[in-house]
Amino acid sequence: MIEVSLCGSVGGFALDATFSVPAQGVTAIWGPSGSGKTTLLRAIAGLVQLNGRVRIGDAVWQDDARFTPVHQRRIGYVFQEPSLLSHLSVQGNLDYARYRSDAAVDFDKIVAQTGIDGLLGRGVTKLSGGERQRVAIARTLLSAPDVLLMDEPLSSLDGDAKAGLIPVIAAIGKTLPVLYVSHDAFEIERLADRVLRLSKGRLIDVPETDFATEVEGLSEAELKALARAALKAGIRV
Ligand SMILES: Nc1ncnc2c1ncn2[C@@H]1O[C@H](COP(=O)(O)OP(=O)(O)OP(=O)(O)O)[C@@H](O)[C@H]1O
Repeated sequence: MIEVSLCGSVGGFALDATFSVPAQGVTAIWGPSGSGKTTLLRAIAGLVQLNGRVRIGDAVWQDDARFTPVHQRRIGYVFQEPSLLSHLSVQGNLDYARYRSDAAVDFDKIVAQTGIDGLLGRGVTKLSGGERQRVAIARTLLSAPDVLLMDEPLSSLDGDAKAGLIPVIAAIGKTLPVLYVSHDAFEIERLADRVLRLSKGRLIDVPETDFATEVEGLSEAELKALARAALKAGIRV
């Protein structure tokens, strides 16, 4: 299981989030802008220190007695904008990540899984946004993380690139737990095995029948997509 119970304030923003989900599949963290999605991921990573407990499978990263620093947490972190080393090729970027890690990983399998076999010799400045994000995902998988934290990884990509990456992320979720931050209802419907809904720094649980009245500013299609994602997971968002 992944167990998170975090409470505290970051720059005046109060976060209070407790959840427990299986350590497998894609867990979406959904909420409007400013609801605290990134802050929650950063706190799970240990990039900001809040009070509470974080357990990923057998590894307790944080509780009342300990706080494991970020560099000792086996985390993969994928951001909206991948930051690759621009003077290196794709292979060079992956080698750099590989040699810095002590993890025993199957390089060829990760390259195939992320669909970058044909890109290894290319300079990263010559890649499309979707290709760059694939390389960023491959790079983070090379560190053999216990959990993959993804913060709006598709939001700067066009439709085709998004559509190409969704099955890649879904497949990763079959072997590695993924915490997936997004405000895009359609992405979540395609990807999520379960959905956590964040509002003003708190996880909220409202009946699915209240969904349409609870969330303002979303189109009917977005609301329906989220409701379907919630129903698919058998939980309420
Ligand atoms: N270091 C900080 N200092 C001051 N305020 C912060 C800091 N980090 C986050 N905040 C504030 O906390 C709130 C939550 O921010 P956060 O980025 O977690 O939200 P979000 O749901 O990820 O938003 P978005 O979807 O727009 O990325 C915002 O009001 C933000 O301004």
